Amino acid sequence: MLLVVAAFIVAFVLLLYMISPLISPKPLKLNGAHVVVTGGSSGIGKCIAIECYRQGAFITLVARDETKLLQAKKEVEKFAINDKQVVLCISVDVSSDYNQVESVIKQAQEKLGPVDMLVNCAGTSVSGKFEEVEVDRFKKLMEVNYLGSVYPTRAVITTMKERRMGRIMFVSSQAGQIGLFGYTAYSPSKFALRGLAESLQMEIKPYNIYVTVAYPPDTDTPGLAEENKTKPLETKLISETSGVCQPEQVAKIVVRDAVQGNFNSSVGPDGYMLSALTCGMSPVTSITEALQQDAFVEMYDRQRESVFSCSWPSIKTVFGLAALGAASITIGAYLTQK
Ligand SMILES: NC(=O)C1=CN([C@@H]2O[C@H](COP(=O)(O)OP(=O)(O)OC[C@H]3O[C@@H](n4cnc5c(N)ncnc54)[C@H](OP(=O)(O)O)[C@@H]3O)[C@@H](O)[C@H]2O)C=CC1
Ligand SMILES: CCCCCCCCCCCCCCCC(=O)[C@@H](N)CO
Repeated sequence: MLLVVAAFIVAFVLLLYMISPLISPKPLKLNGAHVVVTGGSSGIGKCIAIECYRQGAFITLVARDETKLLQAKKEVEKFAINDKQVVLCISVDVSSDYNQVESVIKQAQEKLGPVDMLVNCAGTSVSGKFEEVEVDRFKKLMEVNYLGSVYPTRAVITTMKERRMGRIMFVSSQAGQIGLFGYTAYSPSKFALRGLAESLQMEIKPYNIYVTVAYPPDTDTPGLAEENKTKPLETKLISETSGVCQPEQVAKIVVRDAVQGNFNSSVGPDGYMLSALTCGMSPVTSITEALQQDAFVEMYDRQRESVFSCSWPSIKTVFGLAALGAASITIGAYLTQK
């Protein structure tokens, strides 16, 4: 009897894996595609531009400082794979005036064709204890990190819908999945991106446009170096749990996820766990992801239930079994994805 049940479970899981490709979107071909990267002159954004360029894309770099833009353009151009590829630079503040953003995106589309992928990576951070952060920083961070992603997205969406294709990436942060000491101004601006992304994905999926939210951990960039100058010790210690990544590594992962149309893009094993724990009602874009989220939700619900109502022995058995199941499914899912 047990054997029959086990066989059924195995067959069911195999079936899920087999139909998995049928529910996934067709991967975007980066070769020849036009990719716009805001914040493309530094750090993670620059590495995302390079990652796309080395796969044959045409790139528009968007940022404010023209000198940094030109410097980044030269760096990106080293990775050309054919002599038709172009890197265009646009200097604009993505957070101040929508009409200005719309007009530069229009210029970019006239030169390099309709945008196939928009990467919203322009952003900045401020850390410090709630009462010590200058009050106007709260507004500034919402403007740059949130509105600075709304505006470029708004400027490309109509054409993407007409063409019935496209990818939009929002670069959030692990601090956009959980609130942390020292990030009372920064975290909310990154949480906001998820609300935007979930709502937008529901609207534009029928148009074959896929949204990706990236949640990187601390990443070794000029932005992080700047942030570290004034970061509270507590914030440093908490962030250290999930380590520091190289921007090239982050870029590789998030670009792959956007190309595949995955809604969630996490970096490293800690990032993977954090995404599972905070998956909420985000769209699920792969079967492995669904299975592994279920296991985690199960584990945590059991834990909560047992904390509130059960006696000690049942906590141990239920929680132990759920944890074991969750761990094995997670490890399996993680391995099959990498
Ligand atoms: N580094 C990290 O530890 C992590 C970073 N992130 C997020 O990743 C993104 C990139 O971070 P990182 O690479 O460290 O940052 P950097 O500071 O190294 O680069 C930021 C980029 O954004 C541009 N930018 C900033 N403000 C504006 C604006 N108002 N309009 C247009 N462009 C702007 C900058 O150019 P210019 O100043 O010339 O405009 C620059 O190109 C950010 O959104 C950040 O929150 C997420 C998790 C971890
Ligand atoms: C079971 C699950 C274990 C997971 C442990 C995770 C611990 C939380 C670490 C959060 C790190 C936040 C980094 C923010 C980076 C950032 O956005 C800024 N550096 C931007 O400049």
